[in-house]
Amino acid sequence: MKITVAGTGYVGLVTGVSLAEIGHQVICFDINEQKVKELQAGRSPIYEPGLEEMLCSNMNGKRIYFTSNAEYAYKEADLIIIAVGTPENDDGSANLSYVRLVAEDIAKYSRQEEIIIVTKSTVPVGTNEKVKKWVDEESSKRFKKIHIVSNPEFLREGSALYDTFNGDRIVVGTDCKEVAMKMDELYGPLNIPIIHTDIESSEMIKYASNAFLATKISFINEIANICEKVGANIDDVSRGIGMDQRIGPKFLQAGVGYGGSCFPKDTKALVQLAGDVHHRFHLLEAVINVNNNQPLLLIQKAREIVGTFEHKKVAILGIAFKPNTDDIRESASLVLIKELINEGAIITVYDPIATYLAKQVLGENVLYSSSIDDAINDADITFIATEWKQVVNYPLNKYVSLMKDPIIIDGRNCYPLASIRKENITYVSVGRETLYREDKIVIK
Ligand SMILES: NC(=O)C1=CN([C@@H]2O[C@H](COP(=O)(O)OP(=O)(O)OC[C@H]3O[C@@H](n4cnc5c(N)ncnc54)[C@H](O)[C@@H]3O)[C@@H](O)[C@H]2O)C=CC1
Ligand SMILES: O=C(O)[C@H]1O[C@H](OP(=O)(O)OP(=O)(O)OC[C@H]2O[C@@H](n3ccc(=O)[nH]c3=O)[C@H](O)[C@@H]2O)[C@H](O)[C@@H](O)[C@@H]1O
Repeated sequence: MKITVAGTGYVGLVTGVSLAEIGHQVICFDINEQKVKELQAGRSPIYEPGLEEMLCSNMNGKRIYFTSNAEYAYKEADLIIIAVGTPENDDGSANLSYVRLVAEDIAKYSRQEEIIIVTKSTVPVGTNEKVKKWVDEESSKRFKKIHIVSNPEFLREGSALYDTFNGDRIVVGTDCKEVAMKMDELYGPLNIPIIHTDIESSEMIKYASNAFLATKISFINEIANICEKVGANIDDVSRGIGMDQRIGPKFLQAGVGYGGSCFPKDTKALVQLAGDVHHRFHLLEAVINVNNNQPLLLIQKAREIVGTFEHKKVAILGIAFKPNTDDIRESASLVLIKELINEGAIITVYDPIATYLAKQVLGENVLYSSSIDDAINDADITFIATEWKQVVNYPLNKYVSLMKDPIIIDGRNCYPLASIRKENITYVSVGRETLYREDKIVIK
């Protein structure tokens, strides 16, 4: 099988490299020439543990090639995997313009009579049929057969390779038995259960999965918000409910809210998709609202302690939307920073790997620091937005010795309350008791 992957973002690159790793011959195509040049030189444009090593070993084994030449990419491909971005439109719906461009390129450059087009990008129900129509129309109905397959991706950033080789399931939605068998062949060496569905159900599985996970997070955040008011501890509550196997322990970590390139956009796209068929998705709307409000609640709690942020020195630990990635898209940290800047704070940010991307977004509105020591030095308040191991393992007594006033607003519950109690720190977290310094000094 001659395989071409369109798009070398997270999903395209990890898909291409993993297919090469299990023995397939893969061409990866991207319209971004700079990215392709980096990849041709064996450098991964995304930070993902183990990816660059696997990339290089498969390049050396000549199982994977990178190109920005569409004709070369599509001319002889039997199976084309679409892995381009589907960002959100202003109204929250999914923008399919990149997917459409791939369809146009396939129509223009493929010399095959029969092709299989597999969509890995997260797309609304009905998109695969649209792709088929676009290719058919743009090629003046030249193909004898255009097969379409919905094959959503479930990898997480930061553990994308692990997830690809250890996934819970692979979802394949197609209306053709032979094509389903070809997909089984494609993924067989991964030894992961494959579930076959119709195309629409497969498309829906992706949105429903992300919406359910986002719901779990907003649910536990709401429980945490109530815990604070009734004197319960969210760590114990999460553990207690997570031990029920019907609920499960994962995605019950309360905090500053979910971010990233997918949950925010996919929840909005599903609300929009439901609206298109005249169904108001009240539950998911509430999930989104709770998430939008979560960083603001932290700011409010900090405001109650410091009075005003005007001219206060604020350290922000973590910009990435979660640890082990340099992705800052829709990060809760950016929401905190924007709000604090509006309120006149002087901000210094620290992130072990995302600083270079943060500079592109935040420019000179904040100061940058390459160590936690520097970031919190002489600060009035520290906000923790990402639970990097550097932050989790940071000695608490350093906040006391370095900060002007040791006030920590921890949006990720990094430290056990018992450890904080041993230090003279004012500590606000999510869903847990607020601890005050012995002298209870409140800066006004
Ligand atoms: N990032 C993630 O963790 C996951 C993403 N997804 C979904 O997968 C899709 C891709 O996501 P990412 O990889 O994060 O996107 P990305 O935005 O990081 O990368 C997309 C790539 O596609 C390229 N591209 C755009 N138009 C193209 C075209 N016509 N032909 C070839 N290349 C083109 C861009 O230059 C870019 O390199 C999205 O629909 C996303 O929702 C699904 C699961 C996980
Ligand atoms: O469609 C996608 O792009 C992907 O979206 C998520 O993956 P990802 O965005 O990489 O990251 P997650 O680990 O799911 O975390 C998302 C956000 O939720 C937050 N989160 C997660 C878990 C939790 O208990 N609490 C919590 O606040 C994280 O801090 C992060 O901001 C899904 O987990 C993947 O299965 C999916 O493929």
